[in-house]
Amino acid sequence: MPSRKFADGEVVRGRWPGSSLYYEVEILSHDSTSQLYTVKYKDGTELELKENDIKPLTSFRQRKGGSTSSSPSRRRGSRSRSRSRSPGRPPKSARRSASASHQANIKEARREVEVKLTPLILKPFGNSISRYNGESEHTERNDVPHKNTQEKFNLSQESSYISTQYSLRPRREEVKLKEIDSKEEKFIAKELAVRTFEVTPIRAKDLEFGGVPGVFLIMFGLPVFLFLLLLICKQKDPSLLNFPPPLPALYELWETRVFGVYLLWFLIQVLFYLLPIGKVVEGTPLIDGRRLKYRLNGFYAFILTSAVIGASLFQGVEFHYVYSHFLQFALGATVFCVVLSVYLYMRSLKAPQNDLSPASSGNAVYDFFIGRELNPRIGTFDLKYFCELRPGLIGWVVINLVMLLAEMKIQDRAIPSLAMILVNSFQLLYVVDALWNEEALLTTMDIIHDGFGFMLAFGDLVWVPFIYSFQAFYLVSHPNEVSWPMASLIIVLKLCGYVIFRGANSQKNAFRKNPSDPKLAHLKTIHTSTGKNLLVSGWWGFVRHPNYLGDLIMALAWSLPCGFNHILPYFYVIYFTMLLVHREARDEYHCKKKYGVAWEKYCQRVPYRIFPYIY
Ligand SMILES: NC(=O)c1ccc[n+]([C@@H]2O[C@H](COP(=O)([O-])OP(=O)(O)OC[C@H]3O[C@@H](n4cnc5c(N)ncnc54)[C@H](OP(=O)(O)O)[C@@H]3O)[C@@H](O)[C@H]2O)c1
Ligand SMILES: CC(C)=CCC[C@@H](C)[C@H]1CC[C@H]2C3=C(CC[C@]12C)[C@@]1(C)CC[C@H](O)C(C)(C)[C@@H]1CC3
Repeated sequence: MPSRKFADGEVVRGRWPGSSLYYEVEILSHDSTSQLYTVKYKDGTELELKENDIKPLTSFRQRKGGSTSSSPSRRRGSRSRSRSRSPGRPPKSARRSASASHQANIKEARREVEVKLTPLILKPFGNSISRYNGESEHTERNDVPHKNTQEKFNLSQESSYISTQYSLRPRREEVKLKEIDSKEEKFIAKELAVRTFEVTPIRAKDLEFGGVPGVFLIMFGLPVFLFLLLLICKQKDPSLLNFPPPLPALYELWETRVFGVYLLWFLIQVLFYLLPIGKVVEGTPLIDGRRLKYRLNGFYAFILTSAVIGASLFQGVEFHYVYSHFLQFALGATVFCVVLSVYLYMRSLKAPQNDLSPASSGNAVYDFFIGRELNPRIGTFDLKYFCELRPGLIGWVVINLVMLLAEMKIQDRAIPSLAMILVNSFQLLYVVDALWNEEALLTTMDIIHDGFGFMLAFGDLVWVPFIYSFQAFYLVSHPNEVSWPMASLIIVLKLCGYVIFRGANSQKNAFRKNPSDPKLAHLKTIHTSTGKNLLVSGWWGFVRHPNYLGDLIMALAWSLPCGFNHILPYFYVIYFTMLLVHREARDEYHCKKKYGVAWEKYCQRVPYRIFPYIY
């Protein structure tokens, strides 16, 4: 009996009949009489292939520089069925301007095998370069705003996957198709050179956060919600069942002096950010292969800020002013964030296509929210990177300190309550950890994928400092005595959460930095065709987002010191669960696109997303 080279279930590359392109397929079976393999393409198409038309995954050359063989945006719409085609060809709609006769020629030549198919494509994913691993056409999205530029350099790189294997189609016809392919590519290359700077909108169904109505609601709802929460919390009985207090008039909330103090705070942080201390590292590669440089001095900024705060306290600066004008500060920060968001949107209109975020859509409202420009910079000053960790995150710790002092003053205490000490120290640890591990921020979704717009500006500058300090704010007017045994339990919970959070993040960061790190040699991985593998044991074999689990456990430990009289201090846990469940879904979607079957395998091996045996 003749031997077979490939086993059932093996994932290989199968040549698409009539083309020189290879796609990822799974071997379903082998017929020993006809010597044909039945293979399944990623869109579900099953075909029979000869052994010569199948190659192991490893036999494909890895391309340097992470550029792509083709962009998914070039594939046809889900209803348009095509024979395999050259990756250089844009979708029909993009070629409407082409001469009718040229189109007719192409259609004419493509009259036979008509199936839906997704070629193996390398696709840049935000800042990071990852190989597009095949997904069915109906999930295709045009979310790479640089599509046209991308397509342009794809044209020259197709050869990486081209083999000289014979075709299943008659030779003469194959030659004809190739001629047409080459003619068409030349034509497209010309067309693309003209279209390079066009904006390519994402299809409406691909917009996240509920699309335009969703982001509209978030942008107006969140600030109102923030003020309501702060007002409710200031009430004697902060029950949610009580009628919410009316929002004060705007003129009562606006204080120019407060805004001045806020600006001063912001400028001090800018100054610390600009100090030439701390090492400079490179971010993940951008769509055009460039890597931006970032100076890691967040921890120094924190030390310097602590020194300034300590000196101010020593000088008798009245920090109670921040507590007594808390709503005014929140409004000042909100106004600043709106102005910043408008500035960010305006400047993004002049930004080159290559600098736009993969999340931007072409819709003004949506882009204002999600951010149009990926890494807006003024010289070397990176606005998003700065805002993500400095004024808001360090501001959160300062606000907590303000609350601790306010508690002592209002409740006439010689020392802060145990509850306040727990909340302050837990959150201090969280912020210091973030600043100490600053480099890890460079691989987060926020830096790689999302632009800098209202969402992150508001999240970083308003939501984090004024909502994340909510437990401390609550304790100022609603004291809760925590017993030592209870405190010990809460500390254990916080430490458990921290160990999971830090362990998971460090494991992944170390693995991404150096996959062959001897310290990680005991971990199992799943191979993906992007060149990056997935951890499938250790923390990442426990659940698919162990870092989120740890973060949520810590969030619970931050709320428990506030007792059980009201649900309000648990708002953070509830909000954070929703944020991370949504974030997990977004990440899952991106990973599926990046890793294809490998991700599906990972999901099979690690079935729970965040909470083991629950979700
Ligand atoms: N306090 C807050 O408000 C807040 C909000 C959000 C997030 N966070 C925290 O911020 C941290 C970062 O979160 P994040 O949302 O940016 O995402 P993350 O979980 O750190 O990163 C997700 C990425 O990790 C990689 N990955 C996923 N599974 C993997 C595996 N098995 N092996 C190796 N790599 C894998 C994938 O990217 P690649 O494969 O491309 O590397 C994936 O896109 C988390 O600890 C989170 O809890 C805090
Ligand atoms: C409410 C709205 C519109 C958005 C909220 C999002 C925003 C608050 C978060 C999005 C990404 C988050 C984040 C951190 C804080 C909260 C966000 C900005 C983070 C800085 C917290 C500390 C961590 O160690 C981290 C990994 C550096 C976090 C990065 C992501």
